[in-house]
Amino acid sequence: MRKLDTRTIVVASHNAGKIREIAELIGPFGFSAKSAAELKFAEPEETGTTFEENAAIKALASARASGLPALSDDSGLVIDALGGAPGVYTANWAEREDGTRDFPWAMEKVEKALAERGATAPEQRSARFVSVLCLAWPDGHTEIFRGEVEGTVVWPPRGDKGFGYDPLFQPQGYDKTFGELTSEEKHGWKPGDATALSHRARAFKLFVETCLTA
Ligand SMILES: O=c1nc[nH]c2c1ncn2[C@H]1C[C@H](O)[C@@H](COP(=O)(O)OP(=O)(O)OP(=O)(O)O)O1
Ligand SMILES: [Mg+2]
Repeated sequence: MRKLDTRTIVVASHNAGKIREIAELIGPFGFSAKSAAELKFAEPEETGTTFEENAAIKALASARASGLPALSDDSGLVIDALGGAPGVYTANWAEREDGTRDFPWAMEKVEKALAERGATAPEQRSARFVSVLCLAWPDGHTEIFRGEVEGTVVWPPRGDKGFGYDPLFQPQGYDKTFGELTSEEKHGWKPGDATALSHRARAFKLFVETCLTA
């Protein structure tokens, strides 16, 4: 287990919504964090079959390109009635032929797949959001943290906060979707808190406890 011994890191992502959330989570720790998007790093091909593999590919690419520690996030929506799909292919499900992302269309695809399987009742629509964070150093060392949050796929999508599939996902115990929660509510965590809500905040809390706390 390696501690982070610098306050300058790269956020190894090209997704604006994720970059904003990671910036919010890391803000109180006084980091200077530039994203791979800002640094104009090429997006590495995500050839892994697990969140862990893809997170490591992205973090190692940014760490080697920058010479700095890099923190990546590989995430997705895992739906039980779809045998775990879209899972590691959650971003691919939103990709149009021209390479642009269309989330309203992706959410309709998810709904069609659930309807085809007759999964209309909430108890047939259980799902979890998964986030795997990887902190990688230029020498190839990696630390991996996984966070998950259980919930239900709703239809129609609700809320215009957040990003991606947020309007489709209602976390267990809440009557709002991630799209209806503020980002503070979605994280459900600040430094010192014993619990977190979102998959990303749960993984981030482990990262803090492992790599930032003395
Ligand atoms: O909290 C979330 N709220 C809504 N949607 C989310 C969330 N977390 C992941 N997602 C979706 C977005 C993307 O379609 C896929 C992750 O794909 P993933 O490859 O990890 O990210 P990405 O390609 O968007 O950015 P990048 O790889 O540059 O970090 O899951
Ligand atoms: Mg990606």
